[in-house]
Amino acid sequence: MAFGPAGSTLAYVLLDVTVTTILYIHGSHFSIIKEDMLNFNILCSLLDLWGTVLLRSALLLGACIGVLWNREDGPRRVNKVTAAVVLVCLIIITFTLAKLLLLTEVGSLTQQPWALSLLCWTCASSLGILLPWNLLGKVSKPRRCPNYLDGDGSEDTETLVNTGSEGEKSSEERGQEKQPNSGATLGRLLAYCKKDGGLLSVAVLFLLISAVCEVFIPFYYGKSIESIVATQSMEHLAQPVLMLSVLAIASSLAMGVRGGVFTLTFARLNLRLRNHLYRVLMRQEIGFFDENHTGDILSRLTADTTQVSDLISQNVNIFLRSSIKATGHFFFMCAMSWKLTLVTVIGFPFIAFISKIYGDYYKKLTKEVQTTLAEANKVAEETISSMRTVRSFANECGEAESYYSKLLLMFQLNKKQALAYACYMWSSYLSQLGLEVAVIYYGGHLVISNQMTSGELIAFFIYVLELAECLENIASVYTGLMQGVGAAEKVFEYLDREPKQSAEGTEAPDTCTGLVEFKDVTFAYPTRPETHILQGVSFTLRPGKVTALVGPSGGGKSSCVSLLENFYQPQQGLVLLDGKPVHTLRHDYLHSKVSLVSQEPVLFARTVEENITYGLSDTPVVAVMEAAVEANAHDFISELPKGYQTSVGEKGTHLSGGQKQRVAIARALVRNPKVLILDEATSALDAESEHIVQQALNNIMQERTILVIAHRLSTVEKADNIVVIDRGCVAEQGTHRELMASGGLYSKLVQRQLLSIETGETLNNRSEISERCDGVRRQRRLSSCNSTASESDKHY
Ligand SMILES: Nc1ncnc2c1ncn2[C@@H]1O[C@H](COP(=O)(O)OP(=O)(O)OP(=O)(O)O)[C@@H](O)[C@H]1O
Repeated sequence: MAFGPAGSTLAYVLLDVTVTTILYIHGSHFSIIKEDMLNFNILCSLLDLWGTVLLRSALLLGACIGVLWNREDGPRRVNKVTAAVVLVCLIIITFTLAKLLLLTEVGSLTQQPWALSLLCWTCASSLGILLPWNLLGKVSKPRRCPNYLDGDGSEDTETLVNTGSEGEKSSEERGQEKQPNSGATLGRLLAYCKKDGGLLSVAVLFLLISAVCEVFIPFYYGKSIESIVATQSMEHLAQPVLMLSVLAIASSLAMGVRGGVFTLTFARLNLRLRNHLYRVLMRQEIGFFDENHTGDILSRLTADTTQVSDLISQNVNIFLRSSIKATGHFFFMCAMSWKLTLVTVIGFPFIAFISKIYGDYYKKLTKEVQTTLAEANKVAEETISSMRTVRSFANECGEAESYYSKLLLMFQLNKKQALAYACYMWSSYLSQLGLEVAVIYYGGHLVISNQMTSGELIAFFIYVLELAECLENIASVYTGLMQGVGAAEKVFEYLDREPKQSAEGTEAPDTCTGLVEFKDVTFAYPTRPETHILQGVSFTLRPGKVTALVGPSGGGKSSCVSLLENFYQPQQGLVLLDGKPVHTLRHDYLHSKVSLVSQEPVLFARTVEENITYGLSDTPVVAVMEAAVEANAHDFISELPKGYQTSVGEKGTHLSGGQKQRVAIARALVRNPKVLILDEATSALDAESEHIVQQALNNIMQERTILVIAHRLSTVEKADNIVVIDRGCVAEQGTHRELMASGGLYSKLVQRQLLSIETGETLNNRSEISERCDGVRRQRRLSSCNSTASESDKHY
C-alpha cells in the first residue's frame, strides 16, 4: 500500500520539525525566534539552520503528495530526481559544517550544547531523508486483482497491491533476490586463496609497511620545511631529512616485495583456477556441452578466470593500500587541524557526486558504443568471410558504405563521449581547485591566527592531495572489484556444477565377448526432454557379426550410438555390454572395448602417432604401426615428411579426407576394441578414397562386433542383420534378402535409392544434356539475330 511509505514520510517530517524547533528554541524559549528575525547575525543566529528543516520538509511532503496523487508515475518521478535531492542534502550538510566553522570563530561550541546538537541533528536528518524518499520511490503501481473473496468470483475488483506484500513479488524483485551476494562471493574467493594464504599474508604485511611509511612521508616534508623556514638551521633539518630517506627506502623496498608477491599470487591463483575449472568441465556430461555455447565456456575459462585473479592481485591490492593510506592521511590531518580537515571533507562529497553522475552517463554511452561497434564488426566479419560472394556480385562499395554507416553511428556517440568528458574534466578540476583554494585560504587564516604552523599547513596540503588520490583509486578500483566479483560468480557457478550423469562406473570384467543389447530403450535428449527420440528400441549386436542400422534421416540411428558410448543415459530400458549396463562399466574400460569411427573424424593438431595413440599411455610404436597397416594408412604415413611424427594440422587439415579417415580407423584399432562402430565412415569420401577405406574396413571386420550406420544401402547388403529404425522405433529387422522379401520400409528405401540413382544417371548424362542445351542456345541466338536484323530493317 502507498499509505505505508506516506505515513512514514509524514512521521519523519513531524519528528524533524519538532526536534529541529526544540533544539533551536533551546527547549521552550520562543522569544529566540522573534529576536533572530529582528536582528539576524550569521555568526551567532541559528535561524538559517532552522530554515533548512523547511526545505527538507517541503521536499518530502511534495514527493508524498505527488506519489499519493499519481501512483502510476509518481514513484518513477521520485526516483528520477533522487540525484537532485542528494545534491540538496549535500548542500545543506556543507552549509551546516560551514556554519559550525563560523560559530567556532566566535566561541567554543562545547559551551553551546543546544547549537552543537542542532548542527549534528541537521546533518543527520539531511542524510536521513533519503530513507523515506527511497520508500516513496518504491511504491508499486496499482493493479487489478481478481477478488476471489466474492462468492462466485465473477467480478474483478480494483485492489492496490504493494510490491512488498506477501507472495506477490514482482519479477524485478525476484530477479534481485536471485542476485548472488557480492560479499559472500568475495569471501568465498578469499577462502579459495587459502593455499596462497602464506604468500598473501607476506604481501599484505609488506603492503602495510609501505603504506604506513608513505603516510609518514608528508609529515616529515612539513617538518623539513618548518626547519628551513622557521628555525633556518641545518641541524634541525638533518633529522627530518634522515627520517624522510629512511621512510622512502623502506617504503620502496616494501612496495617492490609487495608487488612481486601479489603478481606471484596472481599467477598461482590463475593456474589453480583454470586447472580446476578445466577438470570440472572435462567431467561434465555431454548434455552440458549441448546446452552451453563453446564461446561462453571458453570465455569463462579465459576472460573470467583472468578477471578473478586480477580481482585478488590488483584490485584488492590497490583497495587495501589506498584504504590504509587514506585512513592514515585522514588521521594525520585531524591531528593537525580538525577545522581544516572539515573544510577538506566538505568538498569530497561534491567531487564524488560529479564523478558518479558522469560515471553513470559514461557507462551508458560506452554500452551504446559497444553495441554499435559489435554491429559494425558483424558487418565486417560477414563481408570478409564471404569475400568471394561479395566480389562475384561486385558489391564491394555497397559493403564499404554499410560498414561506414555503422562507424558513423559510433562516431556520433564518440562525440557525445568527448563532450561529456570535457564537462567532467572542467567540473572535476574546478571543484578540486576550489577545494585546494579553500584549504589554502582557511589554512592561511589558521596560520595567521596561530592555530597551526606553516610547516603543518604544507604537510596538511600534501596530505589533502594524497587523500584525494587514494579516494580516486578506491573509486576506480570499485568498478574492477565488482567486475571481478561478477566474473567470480560465473566461475563458481561452473565449479559448483555436479555432472547430471556420473561417469563413475566401477566394473571392468576381465573378459569381454562384445555382445551388445538394447533392451526396450526410451530416450530423450536433455535439451529437449519432452521429445522422445527413441521409444522402446530393442535389438542385439552379436560378436563376430556385422549389424547395420538403417532408416530415414533423423530416425535415431546416431542416438543409439551415443547411448552405446554412454554419452547419455536412457530414460527407460537398458543398453548392455556383455550383460552389464554400460553406465556401470568403468569409463576407460568401456571406451577401450567400444570404439567409434565417425563420418567426420576429429583429429587433433598433434603428430600422426599422437593422434593414433590418443588417450592411451605407453603404446609401443610397433602396435601403432600394426594398427596403421590394418587401417591401410601405413603407406601414406610413411611418405609424409616426418612419417609418424608429422603434425596433421588443426583438425587434421594437412591430410585428405580419406587419409584422415584411415588415421581415425587406426586410432580405433590400436585399442583392439571388441565392438567397432562405423558411423557413415565412408559416406564423405570420393569413390577412390572410399574404395581404399572400405578395404581397410574389410580387413578389420573379422572377429569383432561391428555396428555399421549407412545411408547408402548398397554398403550394408552383406550385413548379418539389418535393423531398420524409423521415427525412434525398430520398424523391422533381418537380412537383406528377408527384408526385401517382406516388402516393408527397407525394401521401399532400397527401391527409392535405386530409382534416384537411375534418375541421377539419366540427368548426369551431361554431354548429352549440354549438347542439347547448346543446340537450343544456338537456335535462340540465330532467331534473336534475325529479329534484330528485321527490326533494323524496319528502321532504315
Ligand atoms: N544433441 C542433440 N540434442 C537434441 N536433439 C538432438 C541431438 N542430436 C540429435 N537430435 C535429434 O534427435 C533426432 C535423431 O537424430 P539422430 O542423429 O539420432 O538421427 P539419425 O537417424 O542418425 O539421422 P541421420 O541419418 O540424418 O544422421 C533428430 O530429430 C535430431 O534433431
